[in-house]
Amino acid sequence: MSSDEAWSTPSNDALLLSLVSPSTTGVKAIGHSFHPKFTYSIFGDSEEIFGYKNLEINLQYNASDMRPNLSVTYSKQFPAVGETEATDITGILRELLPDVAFQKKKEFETAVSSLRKDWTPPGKLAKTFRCHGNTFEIWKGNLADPAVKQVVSRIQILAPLFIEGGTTINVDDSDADRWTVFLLYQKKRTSNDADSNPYIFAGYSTVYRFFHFRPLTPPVSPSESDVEKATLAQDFDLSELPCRSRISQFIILPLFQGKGLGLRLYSHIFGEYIQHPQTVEITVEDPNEAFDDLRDISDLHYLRQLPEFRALRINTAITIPKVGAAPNNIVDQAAYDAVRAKAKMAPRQFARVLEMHLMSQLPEPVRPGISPEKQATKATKEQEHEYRLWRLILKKRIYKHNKDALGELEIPERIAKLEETVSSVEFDYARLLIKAEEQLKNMAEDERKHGAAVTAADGISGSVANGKRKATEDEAEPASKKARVEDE
Ligand SMILES: CC(=O)SCCNC(=O)CCNC(=O)[C@H](O)C(C)(C)COP(=O)(O)OP(=O)(O)OC[C@H]1O[C@@H](n2cnc3c(N)ncnc32)[C@H](O)[C@@H]1OP(=O)(O)O
Repeated sequence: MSSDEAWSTPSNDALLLSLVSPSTTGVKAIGHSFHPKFTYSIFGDSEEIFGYKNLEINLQYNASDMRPNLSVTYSKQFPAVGETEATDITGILRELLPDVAFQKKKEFETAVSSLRKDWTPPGKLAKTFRCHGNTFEIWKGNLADPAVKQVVSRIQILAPLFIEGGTTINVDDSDADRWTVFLLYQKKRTSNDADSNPYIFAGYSTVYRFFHFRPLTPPVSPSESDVEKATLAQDFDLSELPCRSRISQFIILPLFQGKGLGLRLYSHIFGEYIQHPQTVEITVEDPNEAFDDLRDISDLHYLRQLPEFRALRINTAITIPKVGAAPNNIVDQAAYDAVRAKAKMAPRQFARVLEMHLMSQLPEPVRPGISPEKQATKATKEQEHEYRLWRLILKKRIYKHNKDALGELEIPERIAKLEETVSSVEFDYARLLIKAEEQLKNMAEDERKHGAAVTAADGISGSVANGKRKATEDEAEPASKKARVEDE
């Protein structure tokens, strides 16, 4: 072990987060504490902290108002030698935590125990639902609201700690009002613990409103930013302009993961923007694999509620030419565009979910699955034809998406690469379709065991009775993703 190593501690191990609530002796932990996934953006690429022995960095949060408290303990600190000195942990974390996090432990405990029992999260209650027998609430607010800003400045260190590439928002920006914040809380039954506040923070998401650029007629079109500047210079209420709403940060705390809460939060947010008249498109900023899955499944559940989506079919009357371009209109393009516009989905996301759905509708002998074994029943010619048409839709989109990269390959190599990618997307769809079914079963089981799944404050109901979620056409019950095969 080098002398540097003896003084180094992996920063992901050193940092420990926990939720606490008041107790007679100060504070007590709620559930288990948890380590961050990433600290490279805070402590450097090697995720090591130099200069301490037996280092512990405890970041405690009051579970309701998320007041943070940082404590750094160690048995020995490296004595500075020239420019080599122990990492300034507090100095580094001051960049990401509000001043209140650096108060003395006693002050923190006093503040936690004196928080009003009737304290409620900032913003407005948007939805109440039950999950695994517990009650959860989603609160919605705008970053321009000082109470929302306070919570965001306390919690947003979670973005770099749990999202790869996650960054914080400048809460003091002049465009703060473009951010909408969704806060997810578990609400305990107050009768069990009459002395403490019933809210326990479980996760959050931020959504940014972009001006929706509509290109002017060429050839004199100004740039997008010029159009935006010119538009905003006029006396408009920005919140009334058409926009793209982009989910930026999305986190469920480790204590609450794997219970379907991410799916429900995403689903609620999606439903809100489906009903938001100014939102033209709902997008997601750099989703990761886990979020991609959640989004794909959720979007699939949502779209399958729409009769016009279910009506989108493969036109099996189309013949496939031996040479030349693949046929257009394998799925009716006008109907396709209309459903996509209604669902406010970005083109690629909508295409993926439709492909997934159409794959699930293929006759069993030709329907791809996750097992490499051939189907027991031999496919008819018609069934083979339908499968080839489905594969063409997928192939065409993937080819278009990767035209430049594929264009660099020789033709036989290009064909092989395309086939390989299509097959791996098929596999991914089969995996997601199974997961989507499992999630419906989980939710139905939860509802059967614990009673009504959802009581909506916002009109988005979520009954999953009989394994099928009921939804009006304006409702959403979706799920999400990461780097996709065809994006390589
Ligand atoms: C835009 C962005 O911000 S991208 C970054 C996304 N955020 C992060 O990666 C931060 C860290 N991670 C997280 O916050 C969370 O893990 C998320 C947001 C990715 C997922 O949230 P969760 O609440 O855990 O999702 P959810 O519970 O709906 O699904 C997760 C798993 O639980 C399973 N599950 C869902 N409901 C149930 C249930 N009732 N019973 C049992 N299992 C369930 C799902 O099938 C899924 O399984 P998988 O792990 O095999 O994929």
